[in-house]
Amino acid sequence: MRTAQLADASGTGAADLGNVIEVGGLRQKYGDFEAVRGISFTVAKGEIFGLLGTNGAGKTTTMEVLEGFRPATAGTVRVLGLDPVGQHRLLRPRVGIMLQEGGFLGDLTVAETVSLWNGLSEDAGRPVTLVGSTALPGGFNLLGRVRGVDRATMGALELVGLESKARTKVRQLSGGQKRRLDLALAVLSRPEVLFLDEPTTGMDPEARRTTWQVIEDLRAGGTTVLLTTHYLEEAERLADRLAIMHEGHIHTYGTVEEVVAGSGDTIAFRLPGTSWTFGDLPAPDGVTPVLTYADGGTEVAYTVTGGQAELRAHAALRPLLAWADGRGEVLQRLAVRRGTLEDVFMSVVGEGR
Ligand SMILES: Nc1ncnc2c1ncn2[C@@H]1O[C@H](COP(=O)(O)OP(=O)(O)OP(=O)(O)O)[C@@H](O)[C@H]1O
Repeated sequence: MRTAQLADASGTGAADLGNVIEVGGLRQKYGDFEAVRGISFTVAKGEIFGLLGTNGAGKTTTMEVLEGFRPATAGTVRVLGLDPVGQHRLLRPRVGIMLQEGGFLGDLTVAETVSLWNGLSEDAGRPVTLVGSTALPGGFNLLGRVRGVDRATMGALELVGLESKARTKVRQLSGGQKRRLDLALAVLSRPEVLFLDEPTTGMDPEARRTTWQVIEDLRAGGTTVLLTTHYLEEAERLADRLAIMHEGHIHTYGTVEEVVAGSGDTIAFRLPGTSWTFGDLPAPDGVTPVLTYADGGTEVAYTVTGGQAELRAHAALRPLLAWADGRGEVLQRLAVRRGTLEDVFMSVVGEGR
């Protein structure tokens, strides 16, 4: 198990030296609308923390506060112990950012874009103007800084599998290839902290897997990553811990194991005939099944929660098998399915309705 701290849900945002990101009681308003409604979490060094949630849950807003693009309406926020807004110039060179939508200069080639960015990174700390994911110091002469395809540029392109596109104009890239270029720019300066807002949106399955490997390699090198994603498989693969947000709140957080353990296991089987009712069936620990009648049979499903996650399906099966033996019945197609992140996600969304 990693040295990750459990998220601080107390709202105190107590400082801890092991934490690279600290968010305590963060609230963010746009006019009268409160997009983030008092969230707290910490991310330890070398940890990948996933922010999941419904559309409009407040993930990007949270990211933007941490990136220093907007001051928090209320609460405390620290990245590497620094205030992202007040100490932006100190923080910027140590942070890599991949925004949800990149804003490239379409007439530059891929290699020129990376070289330009590399040159700009050396100027980090100067006031910057945001152009999508590309931050340009005010009044900067673009072409003066664009060099040929140097080794650092090729290294970054190889990392994301774009080396064959080095001389392609950015506007000719596909959506997924642009995301890869975004990632190359974000990791170019070997940041200590990486903010990735939906990094694999638009990527094909192979590019997604390559990107996951890049992110895992960065973690292995000690980089701390805050990631938002709509892909639950991505969160399961990458996130050491995650939080599920809905309507500005964090509803659940922890390791994938911890989060999923709360959703229970499903024990399902089929009985012949369609005359079965609840009263005919046992209720282990008071749990009643859901019955579905189909094709001349009854599909029975119990969702068991509580107790130790490793043991509860076994405990619930005993009375069910004893009942079947006693009745001379067979539990056809008996299956036990562990809860999934999707189950938890759907229950969070359901609770919020
Ligand atoms: N600049 C803004 N002005 C006003 N409201 C905004 C602004 N940016 C975001 N919002 C609102 O704040 C809420 C949270 O938006 P945010 O982009 O943080 O959500 P998200 O969780 O990243 O969503 P998604 O998964 O769809 O990207 C939404 O209701 C959105 O409409």
